[in-house]
Amino acid sequence: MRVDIVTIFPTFFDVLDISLIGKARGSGLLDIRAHDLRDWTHDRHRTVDDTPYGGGAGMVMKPEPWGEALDALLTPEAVLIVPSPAGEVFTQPTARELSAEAHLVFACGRYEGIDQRVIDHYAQSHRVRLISLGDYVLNGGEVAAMAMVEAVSRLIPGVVGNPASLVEESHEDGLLEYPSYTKPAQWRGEDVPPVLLSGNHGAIAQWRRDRSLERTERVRPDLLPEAPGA
Ligand SMILES: N#Cc1c(-c2ccc3ccn(Cc4cccnc4)c3c2)n[nH]c1N
Repeated sequence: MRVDIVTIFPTFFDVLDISLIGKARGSGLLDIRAHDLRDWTHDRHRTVDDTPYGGGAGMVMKPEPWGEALDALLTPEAVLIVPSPAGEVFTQPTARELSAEAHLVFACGRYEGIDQRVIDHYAQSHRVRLISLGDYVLNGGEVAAMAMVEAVSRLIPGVVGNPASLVEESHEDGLLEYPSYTKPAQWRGEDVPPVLLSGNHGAIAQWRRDRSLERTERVRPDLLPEAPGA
């Protein structure tokens, strides 16, 4: 998968050089590139923003640099992802959907956002998705893009060592994951649940399913299969 990220803070994504994603980039599984939007400006101050038409607080990102950047980076098959508080909320099903794509381009806005004409222009020729990380306000699209890149990348075969570990995670089967334990068997007077030491794989599977349902009912009843909209 190729991922291009356009931002005025390209060094924000240096963290993608480490850990599993860094290894996947090194092996060629992932081709992730961060680009400085200001490279597509032509004035002395490398201007990317201006005052909003209609007045109001803050600044809006100018369409010209975005047009030149996206013309240079978008391929016909690319999905243009615009992190936005006005977007669909990012979920694990969305991550799985995007992990099947060949090319993702993230347009990370700042200030009050990107001139709407940029989104409207590229929607005529590409799949464009406005996606929100959640119902809270961030200062720009970079944190959201980072979360989405990680959630999508880890679903690509070969990025995470043991693919079986992806199956039992929270949200993968629609429920929250069961609690996990490791050695020592007793820690500060607390024992590991005996069933996990029993070697009875059927009982262990049932215990884990029960804990997963119990945790989901308590913390996220909206995720339960019978919940409306689940
Ligand atoms: N994804 C996502 C987001 C964002 C987000 C994404 C991109 C931009 C570009 C600018 N801002 C600041 C801003 C703040 C308020 C109104 N309008 C703009 C962004 C916030 N906020 N919250 C999310 N879940």
